[in-house]
Amino acid sequence: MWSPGFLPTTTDEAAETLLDSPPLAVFTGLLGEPVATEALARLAQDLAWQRPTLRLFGREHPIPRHQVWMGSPEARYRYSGRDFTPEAWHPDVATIRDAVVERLDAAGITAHFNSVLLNRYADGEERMGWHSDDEPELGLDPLIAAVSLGAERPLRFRWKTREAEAFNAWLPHDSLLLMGPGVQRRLQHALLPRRLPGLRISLTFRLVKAETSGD
Ligand SMILES: O=C(O)CCC(=O)C(=O)O
Ligand SMILES: [Fe+2]
Repeated sequence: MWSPGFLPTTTDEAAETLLDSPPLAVFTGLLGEPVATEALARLAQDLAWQRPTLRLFGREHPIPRHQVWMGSPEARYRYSGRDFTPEAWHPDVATIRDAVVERLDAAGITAHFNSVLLNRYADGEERMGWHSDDEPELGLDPLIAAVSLGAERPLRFRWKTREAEAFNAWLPHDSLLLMGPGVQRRLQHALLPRRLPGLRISLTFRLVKAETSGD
């Protein structure tokens, strides 16, 4: 399905490769307009956005953004020691998921997703700290596709071994960031606070393996 050193095919003119190995690439113009802007407005309005708290040194802290888990019923997920059942697919999210699968397919990449974490950042102060998407439910070396709508912000990457410099992946409105096999094992990413205005919603599509999702 994926060969080492794979690049999205050069026939996709709106793809930019950030890393060959592990594969990291940005595709632009995923949905087109007005679909992308309408989806941003509807998702911001319609979804049951939550601000769960994380326990840190014995104190509860609300996360610095809002989020929603969505997906198929079998895609149960553990996150920060808690068990989540995903919300049912919103029609816009299903449309975006299908557009991602189609775009990747056109680049020669077969992908399947049964869940998505949506994050809503009201402005540049809202953020996500350093992490890898390496939960056991995702299996070894998952393929994760992150769609960005709204304000453009950089997703910062750093190597776990510090073998090379940290770098930014700038994610414009209506773009798709492909994090291929090895990205979660070898790098971390963070959406750092920036003095940038504007609402941004990201959708990170994942495949949760049912057989390992229980306790
Ligand atoms: O908002 C982003 O682009 C990052 C989201 C992310 O890292 C995640 O959902 O795991
Ligand atoms: Fe992530």
